[in-house]
Parts: sequence; C-alpha cells; structure tokens
Amino acid sequence: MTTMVVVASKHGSTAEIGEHIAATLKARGVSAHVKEVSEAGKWLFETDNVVLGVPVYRQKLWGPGMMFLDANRTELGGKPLFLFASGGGPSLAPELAETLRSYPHREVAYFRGAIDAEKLSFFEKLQLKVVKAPENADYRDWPGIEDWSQSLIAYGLS
Ligand SMILES: Cc1cc2nc3c(=O)[nH]c(=O)nc-3n(C[C@H](O)[C@H](O)[C@H](O)COP(=O)(O)O)c2cc1C
Repeated sequence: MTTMVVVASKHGSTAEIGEHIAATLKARGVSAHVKEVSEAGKWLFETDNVVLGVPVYRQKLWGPGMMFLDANRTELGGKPLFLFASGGGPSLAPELAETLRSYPHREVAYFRGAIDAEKLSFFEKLQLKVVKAPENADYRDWPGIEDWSQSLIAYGLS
C-alpha cells in the first residue's frame, strides 16, 4: 500500500509540511512519498491514498492545487483523500474550508505556513505590505503536523 503526499507549493513551505507528513508516516511504517502537483502522472492511478496540501494566497486556495483536485476528481474520489491547507492566518476562512470539504475527503486540516522574504517577488511584498503582514515568518506547528499525520494511520494506511 502506498500513500502519496501531493503538494502545491509556490514558495516551498507547504512542500516542507508535506515532507514532514511523509517522514512522520514513514517512521511509522507507512510507504509514503512526496510529489508536486506539477508531477501528475500514472502514480496517481497506482497509489492507494492521497494527502494533498494547498496554500492560501490572497484569500484563495492556490490555483495549481485546486486545478489538480478538479482535473483528478474522479480518480481521487475512488481512494482515501486527506486534504490540508496552509496559510499565514491563525485559521482557515470558513468558505475555503467549505470549498475543500466539497471534494471527496476523509479529513480537512489547516496548518499555519511560513513566509520567506528572499523568495517573494516585488508585487508579493507589496501585497503583504498592504495587509500589514510580515515578509518573514515561520508559524509551522511541527508537533501539530506530526499529530495529524499519525492520526491518518487510524484510516488503515500501512
Ligand atoms: C503574496 C502573499 C499573499 C498571501 N495571502 C494569504 C492569505 O490571503 N491568507 C493566508 O492565510 N495566508 C496568505 N499568505 C501566506 C501563505 O499562505 C503562506 O506563506 C504559505 O505557507 C505559503 O505556502 P508556500 O510557501 O508553499 O507557497 C500569503 C503569502 C504571500 C506571499
């Protein structure tokens, strides 16, 4: 049985959360691997479980992650799907949580992410300035991410 942790990550922090989820699962004997949404391929048909992470940008779930969900809705509907969003805010906006829950899923989680000024474009820095958000921050709750990862094992991942 394999579990694919699929990440849509513009600047890498959601990918690092995905790596941590896969490492936590692997440490407990689950065959887990990480893929970027851009690496869509036949592995999606072969994997047994999918964990998918999408960041929030400008009050929206980031397009490439949602495109992956939409493009593969039928295939994903046939296997246990665990979704998480990551963002700078303390919680996920209810309408975004609702959007994620509209896809076939076993779990929807939210983890706070990270922002690294060195990776941001001029316009992204400007957007953060407008909403008075920091350009550098790491809010990731690694123990919380590990707890959630471990909780997935109860769904029969092995
Ligand atoms: C330009 C910009 C806009 C953002 N907009 C939001 C937002 O609307 N809501 C939110 O919770 N986080 C927002 N964030 C924070 C990102 O969701 C957070 O940094 C996330 O961890 C980024 O994931 P990534 O590194 O995988 O791309 C924004 C970050 C940037 C740089």
